[in-house]
Amino acid sequence: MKTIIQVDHFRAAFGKKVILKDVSFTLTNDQLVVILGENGAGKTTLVTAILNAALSQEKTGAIQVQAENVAYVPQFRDLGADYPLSIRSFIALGVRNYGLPWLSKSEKQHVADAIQRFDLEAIADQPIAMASGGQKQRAYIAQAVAKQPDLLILDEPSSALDSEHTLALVKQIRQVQQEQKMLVLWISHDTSWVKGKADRYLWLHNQEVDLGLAKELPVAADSTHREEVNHVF
Ligand SMILES: Nc1ncnc2c1ncn2[C@@H]1O[C@H](COP(=O)(O)OP(=O)(O)OP(=O)(O)O)[C@@H](O)[C@H]1O
Repeated sequence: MKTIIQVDHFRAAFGKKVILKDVSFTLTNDQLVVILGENGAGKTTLVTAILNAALSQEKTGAIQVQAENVAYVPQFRDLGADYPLSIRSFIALGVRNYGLPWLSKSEKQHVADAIQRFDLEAIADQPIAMASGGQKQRAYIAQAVAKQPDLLILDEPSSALDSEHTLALVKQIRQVQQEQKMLVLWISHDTSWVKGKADRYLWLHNQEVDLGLAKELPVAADSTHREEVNHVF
């Protein structure tokens, strides 16, 4: 077990508006962690600070990230209809060793594994621009996973998926997380699967962060009990 993220008295504010006031927690490489919180709670702010810490390699900040390879899948984005790459080439972009115009044998294998893992084989050579919203989302995730990250951050990856496909995605991510011993941070508003399938929750509320076992998710953090979310889904 290896520590990937160590947060020690982190504070985030925009001007006078405090978003997170004194946050500390540690996360290791054997966890699927769901980040929960209402709109504006600070989920994106926290994830952005983690990404910046991972990139800066600064040793004295409130957030320390021990990950050589970080992959981030932002919220659903659409590619223009004229985006030229096939799904396979798009996924290969994630693993390309810059400097070499071709992929090594093992990189090709990582691309092929990701295509298979996320059920994209049948459409792998079609333009990604032609894929459905759910297929595109799986391709974005496959691209990130093919990089073989130590830390994978997913921002609402199931927003274009129905509940059946969400559960399939949870299972696929769970499997890759365990096989490759990575830390997965998954921002989600849908908590229906959290108790059964995640390891931990990070619940942002009242400018604080609660870290706990997913199976002990507090009722107040559980969107299936919140009217506003039931309304949306
Ligand atoms: N650049 C900025 N300048 C000022 N305020 C900001 C900025 N970015 C975010 N905020 C504010 O900080 C708060 C937290 O935003 P953040 O995007 O982190 O929340 P979130 O939990 O990710 O929300 P959502 O679920 O809606 O994506 C919000 O009130 C937002 O308006």
